[in-house]
Amino acid sequence: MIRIENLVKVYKDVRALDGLNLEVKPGQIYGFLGPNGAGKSTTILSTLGLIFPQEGRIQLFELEVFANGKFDEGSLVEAKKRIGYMPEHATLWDFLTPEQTLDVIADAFGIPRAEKERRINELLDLVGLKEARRRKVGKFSKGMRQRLLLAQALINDPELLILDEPMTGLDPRGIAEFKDIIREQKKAGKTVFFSSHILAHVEEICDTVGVIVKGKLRVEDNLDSIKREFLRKAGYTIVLETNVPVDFTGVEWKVTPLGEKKYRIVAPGDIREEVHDFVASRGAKILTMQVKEPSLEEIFLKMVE
Ligand SMILES: Nc1ncnc2c1ncn2[C@@H]1O[C@H](COP(=O)(O)OP(=O)(O)OP(=O)(O)O)[C@@H](O)[C@H]1O
Repeated sequence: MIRIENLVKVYKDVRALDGLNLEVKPGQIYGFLGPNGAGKSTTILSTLGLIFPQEGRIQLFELEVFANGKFDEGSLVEAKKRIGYMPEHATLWDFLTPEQTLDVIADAFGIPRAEKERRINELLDLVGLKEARRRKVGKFSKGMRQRLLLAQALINDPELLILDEPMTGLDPRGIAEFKDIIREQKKAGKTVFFSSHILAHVEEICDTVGVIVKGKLRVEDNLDSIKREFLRKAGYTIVLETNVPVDFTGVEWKVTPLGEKKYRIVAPGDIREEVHDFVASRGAKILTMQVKEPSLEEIFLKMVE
């Protein structure tokens, strides 16, 4: 649905995108994660033709929208008819109601009257604003605003949803509700690409997570695989009982004698195999073994360091 190759965007003296590669496949919920200033908004704005990158390729659906330093306007217009976009800093008309807001947006898309009414009802129901449909948006909470913005993005029944930091500023309940709506979109066959700088936003709902750091994609995988990869680097603490001295030579291993015949070994990686070999060949015994798994938060922090 989205394929980005070697994208480069330089703003005056900032290289915001430094050869970015990324792929979003049909039906995926893709979480685009990265710290503030990593280049997430720049990626999204480039994808939609709202800013001009200098190098690389962007493909949306089967259409090549950017190549050789320029956008193909015809392809871009075609692609955007099939996309729903929720910007990071969107404004709403405070003096309108949700119903009126969606009516204006539907007209901008040229949706016929009969279909428009059905669509607006459906969307207000989906985002949980049915009760508030005739209340002025000016009095809405952040969560209600975000939901209306999402309804706006869905007005043209898009195949692909691109959401820039949609959960920022929501409380835990708002986040859970927002995630449910996104899951519904997946069930309806849509593809969702959304950015966030907060790990908890992508947990539980994303098939794939891409982590961008300083304009480059650091990893693109599912969270389980990312976690497994880092688990190999989990900390191990093993206590052995042995008649012969422990003579491991691993540079990062710390071996401490614990009184008679007992040794504690602490290592930053998986040393089970070496310890088992030692136990088998020297007739030693493992008394305890502890694994300190890094949390996803720690993994994320390590990646963006
Ligand atoms: N219009 C601009 N002019 C100059 N520099 C810019 C402009 N827009 C973004 N930048 C810089 O480009 C880099 C990437 O910014 P971008 O907004 O894409 O990051 P982000 O990951 O979306 O961050 P955030 O989560 O804070 O929105 C940052 O260093 C930012 O300061």
